[in-house]
Amino acid sequence: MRKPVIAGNWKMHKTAEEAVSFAAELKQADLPGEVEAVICAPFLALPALVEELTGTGIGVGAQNVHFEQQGAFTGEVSVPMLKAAGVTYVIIGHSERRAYFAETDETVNKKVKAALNGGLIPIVCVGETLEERENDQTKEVVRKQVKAASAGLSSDEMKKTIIAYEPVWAIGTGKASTAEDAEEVCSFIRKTVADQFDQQVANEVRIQYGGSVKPENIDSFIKQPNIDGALVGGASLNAGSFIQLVQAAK
Ligand SMILES: O=C[C@H](O)COP(=O)(O)O
Repeated sequence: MRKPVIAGNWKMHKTAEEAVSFAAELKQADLPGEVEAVICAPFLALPALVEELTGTGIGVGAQNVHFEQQGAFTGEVSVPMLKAAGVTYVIIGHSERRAYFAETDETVNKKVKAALNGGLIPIVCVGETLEERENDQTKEVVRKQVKAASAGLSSDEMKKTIIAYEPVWAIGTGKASTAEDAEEVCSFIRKTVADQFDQQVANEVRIQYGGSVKPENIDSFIKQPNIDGALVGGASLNAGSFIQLVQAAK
């Protein structure tokens, strides 16, 4: 049985002080233990969030990481630094990083390996653009991204990895995928993992849907057999809405 994961991706939103207020609201909420709840915050808010959320069962994640441990990489943050700050998860290969910061399948793979080696849980984002969807290339694009991201991982490492299927056209647009279309792609991702590893690994790996998920539509995604939660941007910025999403995922 796969445990659903609801991860909030705050993107470039919230100061440390704002994160602390958000955490205070989360701590008051009755969150179901059957759901893994994670907040992926900007680097500067991570220490405060870790301090607030340690012991609550709510995880804290970063939104990016460098694949080297240390060195002359101005502006970057490494896996050991995140671990030392008490961070547990890291989003890797979000489409915004692929589009605006030259993230490639190769750097995504290096980052996934570095994260797993250093004890972080990677949330690896894959998904097609609108043009690729219209050209009927969704499965080809997603298969290539999944295979590249997971190249060289052991079965145990793959089982720990979370895949987030995020069609680029659904991100921040208010136009979510239909649950049926998202299920079809998530099921295809699971098959891709089975082909690359084996069926047991594929059965255990968790696959989220992301793209305009809100309290109003989360149910339709959660009830799909191959969707194990959601990666949520806009609707994770409000504590009340994030709490509703976590409660709906049980
Ligand atoms: O990482 C989250 C996704 O980019 C989805 O963002 P959104 O929920 O604002 O569409």
